Amino acid sequence: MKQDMIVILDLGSTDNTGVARKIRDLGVYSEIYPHDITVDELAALPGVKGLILNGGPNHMVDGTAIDVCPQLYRAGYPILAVSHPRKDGGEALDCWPADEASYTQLLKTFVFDTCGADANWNMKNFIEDQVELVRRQVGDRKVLLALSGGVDSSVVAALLIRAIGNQLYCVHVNHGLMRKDESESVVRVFRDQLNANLTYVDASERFLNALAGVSDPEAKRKIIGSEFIRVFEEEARKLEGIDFLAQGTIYPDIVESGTKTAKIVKSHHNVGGLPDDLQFALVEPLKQLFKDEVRRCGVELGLPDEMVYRQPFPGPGLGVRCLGAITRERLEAVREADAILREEFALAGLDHKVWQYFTIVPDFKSVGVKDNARCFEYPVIIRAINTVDAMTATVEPVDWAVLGKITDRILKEVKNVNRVCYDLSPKPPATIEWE
Ligand SMILES: Nc1ncnc2c1ncn2[C@@H]1O[C@H](COP(=O)(O)OP(=O)(O)OP(=O)(O)O)[C@@H](O)[C@H]1O
Repeated sequence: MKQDMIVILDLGSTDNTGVARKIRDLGVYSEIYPHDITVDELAALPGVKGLILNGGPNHMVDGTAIDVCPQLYRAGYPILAVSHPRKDGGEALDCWPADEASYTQLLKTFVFDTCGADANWNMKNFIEDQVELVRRQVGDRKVLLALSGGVDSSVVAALLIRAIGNQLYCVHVNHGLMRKDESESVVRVFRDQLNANLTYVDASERFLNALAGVSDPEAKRKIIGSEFIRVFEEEARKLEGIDFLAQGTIYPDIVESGTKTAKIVKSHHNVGGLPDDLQFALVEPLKQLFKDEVRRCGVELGLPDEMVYRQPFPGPGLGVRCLGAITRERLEAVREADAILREEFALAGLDHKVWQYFTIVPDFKSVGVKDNARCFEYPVIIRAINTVDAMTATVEPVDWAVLGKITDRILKEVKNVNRVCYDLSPKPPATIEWE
């Protein structure tokens, strides 16, 4: 369908994505582009109704103040300039209004009255469009997807199942470091409910053997990463005639590694490093969406809430929460304790309030007493934090009674554990994960 768009040009603002999200919340699509986009490039973008020149502290590049190309001022688009003096002498605002209501009103007036944009950006239309685009791109060929059960790959899977059904081949690798019931739920949702072509690979033994005796955190991560690629590659080779690889790339992945004044926040790390003869064309149907939009898309596609709203989970899984050299005994303890923590947080209504919460089992024991006898067992550490951007984090002040109940259950139900601790350290100086 025809979709109107407001283009934000990055002239050094630190919050281009904030403006884009706000415009999308008004129901109008918005994207961010580098300041030096040419008139021809702009004309090639579909449905552009207006431009925002979004200035700010990063407006100096190599000692020179940046500006848009002069022809852009005469290209006929309505322009809103903020914190950026217009070189055509037009009016510019010094800054965005500080209060929320005036900020929203300013955007509304520009987007709807000045630009005449229609509010046609919503998940129903997005899904319809993507289904059509994917069908056009893929035709009757086959697409491969590494399906972790995380939000992004799950939503990609659901969207592609709707678009191309059994031409999608999903591979889920259980590396033995999943949370309790996680791999089972991937099978339940995708194979049983959505009838997906799903290859489930139980590679637990293989991963645990490769990790045996390895205590250095970086070495552990490397082994998990490279073993994953090896397993995925083996499965990909068994499937004949695949032409495309689907990926859960989302908009922040593109913006963060893209514009000219923004610092690169992280390099994108979706499945990479596949051998040359296994290079596929990419299908990336979510690359326009912010994370909250990905979740809304998942809900619209009928995925269960636990999958769509699940908290962030590190790629190497429980492997980095079972500290030092992983043993089956401690891995089991961290998995069971984590399941109890999640259950109790949900009961206490903390699951939608706290950004991330999990357990850690270190590789040392302490003395305790059980059944009137001395025992020498592991502690479980609970961590519950809040953050906006994962760069800094604060600790959730969990109610004492809730912590008491969780402690009680862990001590009763989890084997080889005789102590429970709560981690009170913010980031910095601590990091969110322990290794
Ligand atoms: N156990 C797994 N089985 C299959 N694919 C996996 C697995 N773990 C990771 N992947 C693939 O690698 C991608 C990147 O994994 P990463 O752990 O960085 O998650 P992510 O970027 O948060 O994405 P997601 O939300 O889909 O997990 C995933 O999107 C998925 O395609």
